[in-house]
Amino acid sequence: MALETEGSRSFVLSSLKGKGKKRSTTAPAKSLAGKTPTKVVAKKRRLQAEKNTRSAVPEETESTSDVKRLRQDALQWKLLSAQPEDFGDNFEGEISTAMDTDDNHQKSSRTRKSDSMANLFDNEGGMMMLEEVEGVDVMWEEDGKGGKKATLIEAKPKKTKQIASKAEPSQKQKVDQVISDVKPNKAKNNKRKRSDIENDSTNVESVGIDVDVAKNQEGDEDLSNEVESATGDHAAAAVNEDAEEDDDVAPDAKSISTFERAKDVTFNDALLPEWKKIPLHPLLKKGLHKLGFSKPTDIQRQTIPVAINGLPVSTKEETEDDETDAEEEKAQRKTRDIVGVAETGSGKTLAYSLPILNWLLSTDPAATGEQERFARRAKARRVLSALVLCPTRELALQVHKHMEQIIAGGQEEPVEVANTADEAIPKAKGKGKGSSGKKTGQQPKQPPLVSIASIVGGLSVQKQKRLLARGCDILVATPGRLWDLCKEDSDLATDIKRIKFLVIDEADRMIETGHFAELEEIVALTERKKGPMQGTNADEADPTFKRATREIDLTDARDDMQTFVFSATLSKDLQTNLKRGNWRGRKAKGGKSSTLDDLLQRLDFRDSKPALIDISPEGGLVATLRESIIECLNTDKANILEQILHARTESDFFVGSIDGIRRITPLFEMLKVPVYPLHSQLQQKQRLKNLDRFASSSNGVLIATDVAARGLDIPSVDHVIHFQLPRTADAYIHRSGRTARARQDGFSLQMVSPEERGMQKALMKSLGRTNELPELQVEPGFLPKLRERVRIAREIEKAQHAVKKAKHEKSWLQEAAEAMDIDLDPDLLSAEESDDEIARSRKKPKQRLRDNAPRLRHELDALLAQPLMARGVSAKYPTSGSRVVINDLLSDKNHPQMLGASTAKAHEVVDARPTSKKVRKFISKKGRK
Ligand SMILES: Nc1ncnc2c1ncn2[C@@H]1O[C@H](COP(=O)(O)OP(=O)(O)OP(=O)(O)O)[C@@H](O)[C@H]1O
Repeated sequence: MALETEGSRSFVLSSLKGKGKKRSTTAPAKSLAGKTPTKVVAKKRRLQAEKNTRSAVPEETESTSDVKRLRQDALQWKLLSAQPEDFGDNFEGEISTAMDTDDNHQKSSRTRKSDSMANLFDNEGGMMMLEEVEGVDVMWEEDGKGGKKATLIEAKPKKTKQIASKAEPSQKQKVDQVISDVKPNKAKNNKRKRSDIENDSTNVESVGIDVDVAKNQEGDEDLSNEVESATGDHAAAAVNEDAEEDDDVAPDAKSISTFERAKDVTFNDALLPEWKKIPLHPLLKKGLHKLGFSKPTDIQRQTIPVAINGLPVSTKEETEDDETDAEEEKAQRKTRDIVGVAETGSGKTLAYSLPILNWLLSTDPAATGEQERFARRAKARRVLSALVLCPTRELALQVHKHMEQIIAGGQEEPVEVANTADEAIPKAKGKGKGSSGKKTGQQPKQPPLVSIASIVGGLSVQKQKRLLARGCDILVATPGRLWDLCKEDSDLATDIKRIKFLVIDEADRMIETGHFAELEEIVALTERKKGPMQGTNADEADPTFKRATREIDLTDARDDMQTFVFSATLSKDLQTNLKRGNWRGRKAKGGKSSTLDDLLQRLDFRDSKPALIDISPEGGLVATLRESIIECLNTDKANILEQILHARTESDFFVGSIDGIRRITPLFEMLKVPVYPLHSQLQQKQRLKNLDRFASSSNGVLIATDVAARGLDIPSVDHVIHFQLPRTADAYIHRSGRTARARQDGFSLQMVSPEERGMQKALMKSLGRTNELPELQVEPGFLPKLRERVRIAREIEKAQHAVKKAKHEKSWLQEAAEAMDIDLDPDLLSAEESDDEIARSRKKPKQRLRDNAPRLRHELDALLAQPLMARGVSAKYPTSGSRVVINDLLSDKNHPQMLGASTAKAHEVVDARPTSKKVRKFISKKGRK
């Protein structure tokens, strides 16, 4: 049975069925059973009484509102008057409700409270919302189809509530207060979602009624307060959940801290002499050794000691007096905040991760005031120590994986990195299920030494909530999803307030549109108490805000928190300010401050002068990167690209727009180039899958927007091709940084059409370039053949598109006809397939195109099967023709698919013809002088 409603939130019963699960029915069943209402709604009286309320809802007409109300009443009547036997033993059922955005209406409805289950009508004769009924709470969760499911649960006895309301506010409530009070104007949504009761309800018996809500609305203050007082603590739920999952965990393992478990690990420094002076836990050194990282990169060498000890590594040779020096140094030691700037692919991830991991492994919680952490951990609930914020989901997952790899490498036994990775994280090669923490069999599993979780958009919220409820040491997240969860989960907010490490990776990207608001909110949680907030937000002008922030007790934020801000591109102005130590409250020239300045002002650095470690190269690009340019018509870009792609090994190639990717991907698929698209409109799982496939293919091509420009580390990428030019120098640096990583060679190619020439010049200027880039030589002899292949591929693509469209239209027509219960003229559906002469003559050009598709495909296959031959080259007589290829063939240098082209690397081609015509002219003039 399904009753539909529209307008304000109302409950509609869709089905009531026993599901056979064992659920307790005792208390709620009794209460529901014993309180069957005895009178029918006094509709007239109620409607009269509600007229005033409805007048506050301008868009809604009187009649639609009435219908909704009646339906809602019907549902509640049905539900609340039902006897347990109506539901079967298990008392389970499903209710679906339609929601609208009419908050006012909802609230007005909720203000009509009733004191008992028996009284299902308010004093005005109106029916109450289900949530208003005493003794029953509702918990909500997403059903994965855009709807919401909820379960009715018995609320705690009233006595508990009264005690709770009189007692001191809990830490959790305080943090809720923090979130809502820091930004009163944004506080509306800061109430906990009902779904969280799932984790809270360890001492609450569920009556197991599932409620399906299309489009849930938040913001029910009364309800969330009730929920808060009626339910238990997240930690308790987490313990239970962990207990379930960790059935086979070694009994002692849970009560032993990471410190205890890792303290006996030893490492022979002689194996990694270059790391000797860097004070890292032996387990991490083992991990580095295992990964083959024989020496620290520059940013690691300079950052890690400062982050750990507050002091850079001494460069002088060790002497006898060193012991005294070491004592002095020890006295000066102080952990530092760090702003790190270093080129792309230079190992920044480990530069901030190793100090965090080191702290987790080396800090004895019992000896250093970390007892609470230790105590809570002993109950299997990890307490968050570090938060790493990244701009993209892929990057967050990659950082997570990178940290796990180091820890895994440092453990002697096959490593358990249990219960932290979402299933969508691409698994490290060679690791089986065991590495992702799933049960592998007989051995009792150890809890992970360091527990890392990632919270990113596009993946299951429920799973992420479970991970959070279980607790973790390090959380790697994108700000949007994290803030969404923070708003619902005050424990998470509390955890974030107490973190020891805050990392903002790709800081300049993080403050761009779409991230800053959430980032700011999250960062605000880590601020220490300092009286009225000193931010630059317009809220400051609001006296209520001022009062609220003054009252907030922020003492929980740690005094020794360390903040790490990293990127390959941070504005020089900002760096200068940081060097001077006067970035706070300081506006840039002209009184304007950049968003990055704003962010740094909002970060509550514990250091009066954070350590600025800037080792970025002049111009921002890596020394091992070779750059080149191809000037060509827009229409020739695809042809030339095909030539390049056939000659290359593995490439990233960047297209500015999603539309562009959508056009190009099928074209190259047709040309049998293994392409993998990546853009924000793909489903997250598809994005990760494509990335994984690209990473594991030996000659794949990633076609991406700038969503892949930052941070992604796929070691074997040889080329980056800018099919459309990036708009900013920073974007160019980051895009190009997907190659030439970790001191490897790499090649970046700009494809520039005449229309883009001006933009290209501006780009080079902002990179501080004075010389033109060398041109990549393209063999023009291949172009006619390539053009033909691309032309046919385009035709097929058009034809396929037409077929898809027609199919879609046809099924739409059929569906519409079915919905309206009408018969379609069969001719209408079959005309296109008909062989009939007249029908054929009616066929449009598109149809002809479709008919041609098989022939075109055949033609293209034939062309692709033949090697490309440059004009003037003869395959039959390789010693003849204007291009003699016999030498190349003999020396095995000829490209297997392109006769007349050698297999030289892109940069070798550039080196062979190092400069553009202009530059060559200039050089030859200079030479003549
Ligand atoms: N000490 C080291 N020795 C060798 N390789 C290393 C070392 N440290 C890190 N790497 C490797 O270098 C690569 C690049 O590291 P990472 O992704 O941290 O660079 P990044 O500086 O963060 O780059 P981006 O600015 O593009 O985000 C990774 O594959 C990483 O495993």
